[in-house]
Amino acid sequence: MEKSSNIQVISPNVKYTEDYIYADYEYEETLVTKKDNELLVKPYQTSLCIRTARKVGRLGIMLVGWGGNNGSTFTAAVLANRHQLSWQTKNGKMDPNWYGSITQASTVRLGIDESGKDVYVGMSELLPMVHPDDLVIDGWDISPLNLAESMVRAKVIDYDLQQKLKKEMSAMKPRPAIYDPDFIAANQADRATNLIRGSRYEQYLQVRADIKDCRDRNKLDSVIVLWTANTERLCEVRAGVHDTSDNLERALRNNDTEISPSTIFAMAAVDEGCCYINGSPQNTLVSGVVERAERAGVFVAGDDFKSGQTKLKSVLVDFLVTAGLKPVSIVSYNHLGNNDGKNLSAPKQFRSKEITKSNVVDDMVESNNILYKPGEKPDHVVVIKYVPYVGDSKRAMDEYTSEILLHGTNTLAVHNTCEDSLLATPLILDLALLTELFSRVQLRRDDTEEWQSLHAVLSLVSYLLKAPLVAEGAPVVNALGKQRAAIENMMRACLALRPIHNMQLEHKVYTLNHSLTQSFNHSLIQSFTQSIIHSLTLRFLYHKVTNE
Ligand SMILES: NC(=O)c1ccc[n+]([C@@H]2O[C@H](COP(=O)([O-])OP(=O)(O)OC[C@H]3O[C@@H](n4cnc5c(N)ncnc54)[C@H](O)[C@@H]3O)[C@@H](O)[C@H]2O)c1
Ligand SMILES: O=P([O-])([O-])O[C@@H]1[C@@H](O)[C@H](O)[C@@H](O)[C@H](O)[C@@H]1O
Repeated sequence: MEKSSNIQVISPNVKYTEDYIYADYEYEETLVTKKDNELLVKPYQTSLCIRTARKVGRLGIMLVGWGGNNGSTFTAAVLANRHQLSWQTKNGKMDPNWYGSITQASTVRLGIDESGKDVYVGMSELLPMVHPDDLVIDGWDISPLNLAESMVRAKVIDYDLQQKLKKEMSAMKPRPAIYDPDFIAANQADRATNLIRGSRYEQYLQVRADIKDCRDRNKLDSVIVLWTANTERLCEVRAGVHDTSDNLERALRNNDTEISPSTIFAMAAVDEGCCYINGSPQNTLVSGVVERAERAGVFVAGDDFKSGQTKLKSVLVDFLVTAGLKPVSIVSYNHLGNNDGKNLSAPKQFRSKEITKSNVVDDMVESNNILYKPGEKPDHVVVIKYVPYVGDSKRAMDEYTSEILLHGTNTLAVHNTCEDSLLATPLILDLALLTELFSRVQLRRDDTEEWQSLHAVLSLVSYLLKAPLVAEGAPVVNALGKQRAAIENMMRACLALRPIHNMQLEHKVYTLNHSLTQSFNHSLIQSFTQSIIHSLTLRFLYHKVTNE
């Protein structure tokens, strides 16, 4: 049962057929060129036709690291919502929700009503999307624990809800996975007993067989493979190994030790026609994988879920810089006690995370050459400490110091207790649902061209990721507001609706306001007249009946 959209766009630029929504869309941009000390600004438009397939297929999500905190919490959340399970806590009875998911719990502005008031609808109502209740979940883990045991180990889900989920989740068992102790912390070795043996190529073949098995057994139309396993060390990208699809395959067949487990999973997913999403910070998606995805016509996306401390950073720094205040020192410290934190306590794995947590301010800093000279950046330090006692309840402490007027300073100190897996789980859902949606979108400039999909690197889902992978040569955007606007406006474009501009001239220009009021008054009088007629009719009928 997909989330039905009861929105009908009445426009000459939109056509609904049984299979597609067709939208004629004018994509507008402005070309700026420098001439001497002048900037020449030239607006231009590209006419596009966008079509969105209306049939939402049966989607499977295969999680690498299914038995982890995120994987078990995601599974619990899907089941709790599907079965509408309620549970008792010390604060009383709780009902399931999808808070933290932009597709399920956020709204988008559709337009204005007759009175000029904004009208908002759920993001998932804009276009046909997979319903979370219909998701088929499967996956792999190096740990043999079933999903109920994994949920207990994670210590994230409330006890009473665990009891209600235990039976169904105990029947879910992660498939054996690919383990290479050279890529994750040594402290993970004790859980690595559920393994695919053999060479890297044999492991790749087994993962492909697993995907095929999952797709056939569940009669799926599509499968998305999503990595939520432990953070790996960065792989040393080598020419002749990671740089092209063919070199990567050759290296895989030669059992090259610099091919990481995550890259093997990515290759297997892409070769099975599946999109692959990297929820961790390591450089899985080397150019050889991207080329392979381009050839296969599937999406890859990554890196590293943007769930808490970094998500806030991509808002705060955007606010400061766009307010003309100059962040000069950013210190992000956090400690956590879950297995992710345990793995990150190893230097090489921490380095992967340090990079993705540090680069998130670059685009905002580079956007303002009044505040920053070329190459100038704020001091930026990231610290992560492992403190077992706090478990999944990560404690983030941030200090943002900015230079303000006449070289004064402003310091923001933030304490942010992020229930890590409860913040990451909705992102897993949104990554899957938005990737599936955008796989049904095609564009062309006119009917002389073939329909084409979006670029294989799905940077539209950057909002959900700390270090967004982008098409070669494309700019990286980390500012959260811009990332969200990209998703909203792309979905609007699929309905031939212009981007949101927030100008509200209806309330700022008399003539516009007046005409709006006029049309509102007209409809008010119309509905008032109708109600008078309606009540007179009822009165007549009542009178007639009582006198017979
Ligand atoms: N808020 C968040 O939780 C958050 C935010 C951003 C990124 N992440 C990243 O998401 C990942 C998962 O986080 P978590 O809290 O669920 O960690 P976790 O340690 O609880 O779960 C990871 C799971 O992956 C398994 N695993 C490790 N290597 C594997 C392999 N090669 N194949 C299959 N399974 C493997 C482990 O056994 C474990 O069950 C981490 O890389 C983390 O950095 C988490
Ligand atoms: O998204 P965010 O809260 O900035 O980043 C988090 C880190 O602060 C945390 O230490 C790590 O364990 C999580 O995997 C996640 O990456």
